[in-house]
Amino acid sequence: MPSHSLQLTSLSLKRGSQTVVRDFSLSLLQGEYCVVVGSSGSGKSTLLHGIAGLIAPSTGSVSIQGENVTALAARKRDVALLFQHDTMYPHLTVEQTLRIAVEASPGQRHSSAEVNQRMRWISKSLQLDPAWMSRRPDTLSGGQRRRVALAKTLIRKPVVCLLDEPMAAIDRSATENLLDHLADLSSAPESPTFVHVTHDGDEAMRLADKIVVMDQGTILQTGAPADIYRQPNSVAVALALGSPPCNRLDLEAVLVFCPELGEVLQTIDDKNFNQRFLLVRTEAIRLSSLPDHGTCAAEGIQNGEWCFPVSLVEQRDLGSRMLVRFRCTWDSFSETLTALLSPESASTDFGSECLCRVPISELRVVAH
Ligand SMILES: Nc1ncnc2c1ncn2[C@@H]1O[C@H](COP(=O)(O)OP(=O)(O)OP(=O)(O)O)[C@@H](O)[C@H]1O
Repeated sequence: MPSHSLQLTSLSLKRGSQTVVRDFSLSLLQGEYCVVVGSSGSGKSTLLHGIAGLIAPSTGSVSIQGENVTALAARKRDVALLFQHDTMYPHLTVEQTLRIAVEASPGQRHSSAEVNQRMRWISKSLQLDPAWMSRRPDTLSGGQRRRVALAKTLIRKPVVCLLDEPMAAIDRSATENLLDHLADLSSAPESPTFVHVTHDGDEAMRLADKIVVMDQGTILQTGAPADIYRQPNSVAVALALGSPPCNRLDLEAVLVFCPELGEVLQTIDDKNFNQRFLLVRTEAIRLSSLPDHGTCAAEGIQNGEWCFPVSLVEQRDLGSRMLVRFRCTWDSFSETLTALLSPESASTDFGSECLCRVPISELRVVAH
């Protein structure tokens, strides 16, 4: 059985007197790319600082390649951390910064030929402009500095690489480039194990082998991206991934208007619909014209789809997709939903009233 590259066991970390990471356990294999997604203040940076050894845990342990390093000083751990805010030496050029990063690797001595080889490798991998090498950090843009800071983290070739919001302050096209570079690096044979923290669910879906959704210092759900996206265990997890966020409806209120739906939601064993939510991903929704014979005939369960009439609120052409907002037309149920449609399906000539259809297989029910 392959050994774990990084293992966190019931890790708890404090900031002052406040415990901000609680009972956090995670096991990652060599080369595995883990993205921790959470909102601001959920404890993501603290978690990385705990793994790096910058904060001692109040309970639990950190093991790297099978060795318990909980008591080991940060500089002796084979871990590199890209901080949320740049930590570049202001008086050094980019080239000096990168060379020092290689030379400072714990327990390793590198010949100048090896250092040069690493410099060429990282410059090519992250497409660093050769003109940056002689410049100091304050002469680079925020995005360029971020890329150099990432290079400084990766050039050490650590066993574990911790990335705190690596795309912060980087423009859209540079972000896309960096996402590609990180995906390439992580699929290379001797890739480090990555723990990348972000509040951006799309970034997580793009890169992760494993996603951890955290909130208030604890893990809400861990798993493969597609599994978490399709089978979220809570509203908070569903909202953390996907953009625009998925629609959330009060199930009990929906069933007042469509009792049939309760019969087909096989995922619920006890049929107690109190305080449950119905989750509908924006891309699972289809819209079509109301049938000629009227609204009543259109409503209910038909051909494996939940159908109900809606009135359009807004249609916005996003280029590759059409964003449509609409409101249910049940009397006292005034929820607004969002759908992301392909331009062809949205171009159907429907008026302000139309039929919303969602495959039953795409509906999810969660308890909180
Ligand atoms: N140095 C510190 N001293 C005291 N409290 C801190 C310190 N750093 C962070 N905290 C608190 O710990 C909690 C977790 O902060 P942390 O920075 O780990 O969250 P985060 O998920 O990384 O947030 P963000 O996405 O905004 O960076 C927050 O309530 C924060 O106020």
